[in-house]
Amino acid sequence: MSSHEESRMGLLEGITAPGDLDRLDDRDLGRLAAEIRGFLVSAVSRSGGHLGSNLGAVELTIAVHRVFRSPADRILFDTGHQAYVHKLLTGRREGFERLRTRDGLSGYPNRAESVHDIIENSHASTALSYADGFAKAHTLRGQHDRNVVAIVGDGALTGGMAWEALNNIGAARHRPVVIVLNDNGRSYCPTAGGLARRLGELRGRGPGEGGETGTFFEELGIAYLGPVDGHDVPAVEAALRRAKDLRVPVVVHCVTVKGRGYAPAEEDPVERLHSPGPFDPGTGVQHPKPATTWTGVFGGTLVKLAEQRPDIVAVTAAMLHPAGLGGFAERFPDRLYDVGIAEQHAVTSAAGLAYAGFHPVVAIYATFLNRAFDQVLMDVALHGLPVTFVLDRAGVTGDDGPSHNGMWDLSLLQVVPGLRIAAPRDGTRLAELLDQAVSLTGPSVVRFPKGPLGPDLPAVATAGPLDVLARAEGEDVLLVAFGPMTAVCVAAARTLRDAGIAATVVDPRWVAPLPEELAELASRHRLVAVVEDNCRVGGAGDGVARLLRDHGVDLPVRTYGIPRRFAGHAKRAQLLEEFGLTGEAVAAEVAATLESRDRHLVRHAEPV
Ligand SMILES: Cc1ncc(C[n+]2csc(CCOP(=O)(O)OP(=O)(O)O)c2C)c(N)n1
Ligand SMILES: CC(=O)[C@@H](O)[C@H](O)COP(=O)(O)O
Ligand SMILES: [Mg+2]
Repeated sequence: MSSHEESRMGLLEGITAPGDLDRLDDRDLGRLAAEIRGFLVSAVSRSGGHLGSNLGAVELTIAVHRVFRSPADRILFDTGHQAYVHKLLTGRREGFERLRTRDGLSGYPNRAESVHDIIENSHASTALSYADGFAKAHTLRGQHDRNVVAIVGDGALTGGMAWEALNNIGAARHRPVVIVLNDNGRSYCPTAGGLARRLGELRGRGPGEGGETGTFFEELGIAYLGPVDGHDVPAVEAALRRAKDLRVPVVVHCVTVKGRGYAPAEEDPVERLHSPGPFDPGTGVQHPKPATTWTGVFGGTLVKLAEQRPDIVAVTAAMLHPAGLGGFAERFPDRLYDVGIAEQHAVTSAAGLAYAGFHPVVAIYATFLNRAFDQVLMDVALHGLPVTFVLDRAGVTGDDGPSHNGMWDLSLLQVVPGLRIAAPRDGTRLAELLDQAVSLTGPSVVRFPKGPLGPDLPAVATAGPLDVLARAEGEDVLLVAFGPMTAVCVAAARTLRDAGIAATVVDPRWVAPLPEELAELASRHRLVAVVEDNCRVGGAGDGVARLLRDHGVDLPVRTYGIPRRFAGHAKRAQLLEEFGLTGEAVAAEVAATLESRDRHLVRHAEPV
């Protein structure tokens, strides 16, 4: 294709593989970067997604793909939320029509999409460890012509795992790894801590002044190049070529601007449009968000509790606003700790605070607590410390794909001795259970899902500590509902009643310990069906089955929950439907189970 033809159709349309970048000159590269920005703003305005981070990574991604030869050279994106430009340069432009939709383009690197995508877990701070492993493998195999390139943000660099990797990478000068540090000074908010301060000082130096001057990278045995203007493709390219030629572990420090080139992102004082929902591309104004969210009720309640309780402090791992702590930070700035992307440290630091007489509330996405399981077990629970973990995004999240569903916490946490776990069904219960959790003298969890809150679901009766949400004449099935699945159970009970099946719906509020009264209530039914938004394996359903066994209640227990597999990205409602977590699907399953049980019993009753 001639360059004239390209200019008419746009340069981006002519890029179907990284090799297509080779024929572009410096002026073309500037134009290409501008086209990419326009494309990203338009695509993300329709679907929502990670905007600010990608706008900041345009030039450095182009430069990486011009200097290195993917996929023989391994290009690894830490976290992966900033890989949209990489997707565009590796032939996936058309996929952006269906970004983050079911069967459409994933919002992260995805091996099923492209040979250029290597790692895809989207939990931060892992790329340097992968890079270390790839470098070791290349060395063992004598593949000295292959390069390993890890692109890591200044936020991801605050994770402990990144430093464990640097410690290893720096110790082996004969194993080259190119670390592209994409330093925009921010995670969501400005990146927290001494590392961020030190990077800020390095940023302040003139280009190239960093080398041979004893940066902390060099002290670990890793060469340092920079700082480089991360929006100047030729400058980044030159630094990368130098890094490649050094054949040692090296950091290329690229200074970038989150949201670069799109005023509403650059000027967003809160998060530089890190991950907006759909928005007006002209103004950057997001389409109205739901008035009341689970996160919002948590944040508002915590502020009220903290007004009465000076011992309450809050901890976030680099997710102040998304975890609902913005109001707390404004009201009690001295009682709020942003520890960086450091969930393990967040938990044990909270343990220290609790030991010293405070009641920390660690607000964290359910999926990210997975990392800190040992810290919850040993550092908090073994010491019996009063720390409350507030797990937002528990259950099905959807758009962010398999790594973001909060589907493991109940399976992991039910084994922790002394840990009490609450699953509120609505806003009123969230406020009540949070209040109870922060009043406990031992560790606790309050978990709730992503998104808008439905209307409150008042109990029609109580059975001791149990809330009964629906009761019918006769007692065929007990539907045990946890958290947001209560609304599903109430709908299922209605459908069952229309089919002549009597269903009781009960919300135990606490997943652990389960109120013992549940065993007695269950014993008056023919079937127990547990509905939860956790993995079916080891989740609340297994807890209920254990309770009944321990109380000698011999009843069939069915669990409806998230299957044990990595489900693709889709809307939350689509996934709930796929998993059978709707009123209709639960009712159909329960009716079928009762029917097959009745048939089975009749067969056994027939004379042989
Ligand atoms: C273990 C873990 N904790 C939290 C997050 C949520 N998270 C996603 S991106 C991000 C900020 C990343 O900052 P940085 O690496 O500097 O990238 P930037 O968006 O600034 O380019 C955070 C906290 C995550 N993905 N993984
Ligand atoms: C990359 C990452 O982990 C976060 O940015 C995440 O995508 C945010 O999810 P929410 O949009 O649910 O806050
Ligand atoms: Mg950053």
